[in-house]
Amino acid sequence: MLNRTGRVSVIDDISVPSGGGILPRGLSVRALGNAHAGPFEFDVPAGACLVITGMSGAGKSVLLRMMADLDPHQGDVALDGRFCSAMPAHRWRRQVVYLPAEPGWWSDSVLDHIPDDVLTRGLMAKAGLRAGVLNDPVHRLSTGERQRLALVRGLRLAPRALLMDEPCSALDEATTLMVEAMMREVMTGGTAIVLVSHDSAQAMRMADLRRELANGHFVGVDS
Ligand SMILES: Nc1ncnc2c1ncn2[C@@H]1O[C@H](COP(=O)(O)OP(=O)(O)OP(=O)(O)O)[C@@H](O)[C@H]1O
Repeated sequence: MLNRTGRVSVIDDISVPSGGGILPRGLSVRALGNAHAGPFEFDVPAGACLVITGMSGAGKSVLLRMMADLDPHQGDVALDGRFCSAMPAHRWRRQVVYLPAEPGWWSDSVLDHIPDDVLTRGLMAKAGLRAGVLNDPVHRLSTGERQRLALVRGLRLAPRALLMDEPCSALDEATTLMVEAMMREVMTGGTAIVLVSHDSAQAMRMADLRRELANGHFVGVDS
């Protein structure tokens, strides 16, 4: 099936979880919530992008962190019909990659986080990153360079789902379009994306599905 952007949606390829019911390929969020947000119930088919908007403090990051199994929560999330609760956390986070608004670095050397190889160089070129950033200390990089390096680090894992929190907030328009092209490329390969964005033009360009969050809950109807 082709969606309105001409990409293939794999929504007719379904999985049956052990608990019963039929889940689509991609992400399936079921009764997910905690004290700050939810409960949420929605699907993001493989190869589709759900854009989440909402005011500061609405609960967007909390939702992504619960989906990544980083914040305590009730309910569950499935990827291709397999629930997070039924697999080790490290396996979930390798397939469902969370890119926070402020990426974390555990040392000041970029090469401690990302190897210098063909895959990295190829992704860096697509992201418009100069080769020299690999040898720079993390603290000297610009915010936008750190954001794109975090994307490169995440995409090296070939994730089945990407949870992206304002990935282009520090980028100029031309570089934003490069990052969006990278997102479309992985979507073509079947990766589901949940994108939190304050940029309405980006939301228009990227969204197959859109939801707005306010006070920890979705408002309005799916579009
Ligand atoms: N562990 C926590 N303990 C207490 N309050 C929390 C916790 N986690 C989130 N909150 C609160 O939940 C609310 C939603 O936070 P969240 O970071 O999800 O907002 P957001 O929609 O991503 O905002 P922004 O657009 O500014 O990033 C905030 O008021 C935040 O302080």
